[in-house]
Amino acid sequence: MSKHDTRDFVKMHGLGNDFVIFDGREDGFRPSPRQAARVADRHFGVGCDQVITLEPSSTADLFMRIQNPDGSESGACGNATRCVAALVLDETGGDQLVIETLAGLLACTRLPDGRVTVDMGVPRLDWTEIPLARAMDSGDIDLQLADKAGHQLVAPVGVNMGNPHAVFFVADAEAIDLPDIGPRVEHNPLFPERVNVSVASLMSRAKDHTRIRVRVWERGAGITLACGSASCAVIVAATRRGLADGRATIVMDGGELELQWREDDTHVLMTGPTALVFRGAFPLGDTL
Ligand SMILES: N[C@@H](CCC[C@H](N)C(=O)O)C(=O)O
Repeated sequence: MSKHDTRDFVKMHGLGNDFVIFDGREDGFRPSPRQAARVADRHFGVGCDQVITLEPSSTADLFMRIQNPDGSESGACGNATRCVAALVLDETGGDQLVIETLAGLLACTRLPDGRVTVDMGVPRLDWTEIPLARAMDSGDIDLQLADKAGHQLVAPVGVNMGNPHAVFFVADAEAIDLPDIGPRVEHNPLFPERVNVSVASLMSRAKDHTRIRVRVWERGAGITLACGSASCAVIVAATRRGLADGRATIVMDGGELELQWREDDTHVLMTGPTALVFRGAFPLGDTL
C-alpha cells in the first residue's frame, strides 16, 4: 500500500451512534487496531463511535467486524448491525439477511416502515459469561460507588449480549455524572474484559408500554448517543429486576429503540432506524 492509497467507506448512524463501514468482502481487507483508531479519531480521521468491516462468511450472508476507537474489538454492536443490514439489503433488494459477528449469528429483517429488527440472540447471565472476576449473582453485582455529586450507584445487573454490560438502575439517569463513573466502572477489576456501563431509570410503566431512560458509557469509546446492545442489556436487566415485562421503549440521547425479550425462546429483539450519512474515501496509506 502506498502513502496515497485510499479506501472507500460508507458513514452511517443508528440514533446518532455512528460508524465508518469498510467493505472487505472481496479482498479480505481488515483494518489494524491502529488504523481503526485513526479512522475513528474525530480530530485526525473521519470520526465515528465504531469502525465496521464487512468480511466474507461461510455460515452467514457476511461477517461484521466491530472495532472501537481505542482499537479493541467487540462481539456485538446492535446499532451497527441494523445499519449493515440496511446497507446490504439495499444492495440485494431483499428484506432478510443473517450477519455473523464474533459472538454468533444475527437474523435481521427490514420492516415495511424501513426500520430494522435484529434478533440479538440469547443473553448470557452466568457470572463466568459476563464475565466477572469472582463468583456472584450477576443480577446483583457486588459493586457500589458514588459520582462526584454524591449520587449512589449500587448493585448493577450484568448481562452479556455478545459483549459485557453493567446496568445501574437509578432514580434519575440525567443526574448521574456519567463521564466520572463510566471509566471507573469500565476499568473496575471486577470486569476482566472491561464493561459497557448504562444508567437507567424507569420513565413510565404499563403493560406493553414501559419506557426506560438510558445513558451509556461504551467500553473503548466513551459516551455515545445510543447503544443497541446496551438497550438489549437494559430490557433483560429490567425484566430480571421486575421493572418491565419483557417489552420496553428504550429512550437514549439519540432517540428510541423498541426492545422485546421473547419469553418463548429467550431471544432479544431490537427494532430501530438507520441512516446513511455520506460515502467517502479514507487515506489509509497515511495510517501504516
Ligand atoms: N455501539 C454498540 C456497541 C459497540 C461495542 C462496545 N463499545 C463494546 O466494546 O462492547 C451498540 O450499538 O451495541
